[in-house]
Amino acid sequence: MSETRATGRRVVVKIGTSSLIHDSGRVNLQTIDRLAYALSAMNNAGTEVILVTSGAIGVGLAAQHLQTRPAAIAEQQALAAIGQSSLMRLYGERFTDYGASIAQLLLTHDVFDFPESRRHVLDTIAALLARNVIPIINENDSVATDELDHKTTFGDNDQLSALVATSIDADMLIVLSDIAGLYDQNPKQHPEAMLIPVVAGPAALGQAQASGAGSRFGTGGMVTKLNAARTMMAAGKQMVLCSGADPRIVLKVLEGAPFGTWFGIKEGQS
Ligand SMILES: Nc1ncnc2c1ncn2[C@@H]1O[C@H](COP(=O)(O)OP(=O)(O)O)[C@@H](O)[C@H]1O
Ligand SMILES: N[C@@H](CCC(=O)OP(=O)(O)O)C(=O)O
Repeated sequence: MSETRATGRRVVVKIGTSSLIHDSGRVNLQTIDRLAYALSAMNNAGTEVILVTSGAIGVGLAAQHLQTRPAAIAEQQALAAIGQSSLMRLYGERFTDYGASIAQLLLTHDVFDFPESRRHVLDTIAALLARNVIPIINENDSVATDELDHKTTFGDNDQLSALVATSIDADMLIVLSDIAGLYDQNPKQHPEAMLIPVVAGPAALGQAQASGAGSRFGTGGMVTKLNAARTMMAAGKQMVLCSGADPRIVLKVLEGAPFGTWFGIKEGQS
């Protein structure tokens, strides 16, 4: 794996809720539009692209005019069911504007635990890519509760995107977040925090995590992104974490522009 941010031929892009929903709770239509444009452009240019999207609960909250996420799991699952279909309708409209075809896959993590179901999902993704259709994946929130009840951070779209990326042998995972990359401490709490442009190898990742202690790092947010980075590096793959404020950034990342934080194994590194 080269230190340079190599252009991938098969790329997974993950976008988080915080990029898709305004602070006011309303849907960020510009972000969805630009995401659809960027992924359609990538697809037209011959890159196979898979989108892992969060936002079902966020869009569900907006649709129901709710300001806060209800505590009850069943309520959250209901909102996810409401929001997921609205989210796909928004994606459907925008991707159609750019001439791209999309398909929805809602996955639970156990799909990857059982060889047969794993094979079926991977075959489905391969068949979609062969048809030049962009798979759009989210966790099946109305079935899976491990993310929703926060008992474990395994059931998270960051980790799901890394599982998908490694399973389909993607060249790169691009994680779009509400933050410009990994910092030495949480910039929302420490304005003086410094961006870490390169995390070369699992050892460097360990140091980065340690420096994040005491921030939201330990309870979600960045910790799931670092878990995703660890999964990618263990598979010899690269991940870029960058701002999702303007998802057209993915086009620049694929050109090798040094945005955000690059996670990977440098040449000569074991
Ligand atoms: N060391 C860190 N560097 C960057 N962000 C951090 C760090 N520690 C905690 N965070 C928090 O993680 C957040 C990103 O996670 P999250 O809100 O879950 O995003 P998303 O919805 O994009 O998945 C940032 O907005 C920031 O508040
Ligand atoms: N599956 C959930 C989001 C889960 C999740 O990982 O959210 P995020 O940390 O915003 O990427 C949803 O669509 O609302």
